[in-house]
Amino acid sequence: MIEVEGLTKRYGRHTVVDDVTFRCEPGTVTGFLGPNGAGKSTTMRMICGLTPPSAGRATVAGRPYRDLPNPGREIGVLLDASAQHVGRTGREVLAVAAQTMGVAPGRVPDTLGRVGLNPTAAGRRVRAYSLGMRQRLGLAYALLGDPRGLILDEPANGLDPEGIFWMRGLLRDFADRGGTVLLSSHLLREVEAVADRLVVIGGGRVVAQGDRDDLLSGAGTLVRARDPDALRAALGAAGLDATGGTDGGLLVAAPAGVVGQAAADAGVALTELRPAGSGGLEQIFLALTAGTSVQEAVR
Ligand SMILES: Nc1ncnc2c1ncn2[C@@H]1O[C@H](COP(=O)(O)OP(=O)(O)OP(=O)(O)O)[C@@H](O)[C@H]1O
Repeated sequence: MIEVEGLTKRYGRHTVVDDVTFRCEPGTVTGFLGPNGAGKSTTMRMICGLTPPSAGRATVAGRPYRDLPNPGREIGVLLDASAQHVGRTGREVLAVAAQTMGVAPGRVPDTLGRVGLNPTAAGRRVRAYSLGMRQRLGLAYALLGDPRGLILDEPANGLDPEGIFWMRGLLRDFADRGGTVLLSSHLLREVEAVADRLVVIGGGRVVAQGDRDDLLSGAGTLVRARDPDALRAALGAAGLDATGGTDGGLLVAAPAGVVGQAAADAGVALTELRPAGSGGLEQIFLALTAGTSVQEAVR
């Protein structure tokens, strides 16, 4: 439902999103995970047509976002909860959005209730909202058009633990009814609890992606060669998906024997070959976040 292919963004000589490819399927929650500055927001903005890509493409329901006739009915987007009109009440924000999207005004109170904003809160101006309340309002905005997909950038920011638990339930339920969810976070534990699939990004590049359980159980092999390009080519030729860590090692979703054979067949000398073991993803994520708030990242 959401397809991203070779998406790249350069600002001057700085490549902030580098050849990012992934898909989000109906009925699943995809966690888009990476430390601060990894390129998550830029990728999401490109998917939503807010930032033009330098290369690659992104589609929602088979079309570029900007070509969707009424995007709010197809995909709900929450990119920046602080960008709401602060002079309006929550109810007014949604009423205006309902009009724009051609949604029956009767959906406004229902949607506000769905995100836990009671009539008193809905009657207050957004200026007086906490960040958590703004996130709830942003989520209401995203849900208002009864879309089949959601794109949410760090939606848990500002929510208290109870709010985070509530939001997980809402997103899980949305996906279980056939919806497609892409949500970003810089906290592994936060997305791990709700996502079926993970796409991990660091320094603008996808460093791991796949089913959450596979990634977290480390069902895969860590492999390293003196010539990483030759190793990549060898694995590619054998039809094996490899994602790169920051230190030149590769994580491959196949048993060590298969990986070693692929390298041997191509005459590539390995310097390391071992099962990723438990915590394979955690190790990758720790390597990515090294130097930043490591404790927080895997909390
Ligand atoms: N308009 C811009 N001009 C130049 N550089 C930019 C611009 N927008 C983003 N960047 C840079 O792109 C990189 C990726 O930023 P991005 O906001 O996409 O990361 P992120 O993963 O969403 O991080 P965070 O969790 O902190 O929001 C950062 O180094 C940022 O400084």
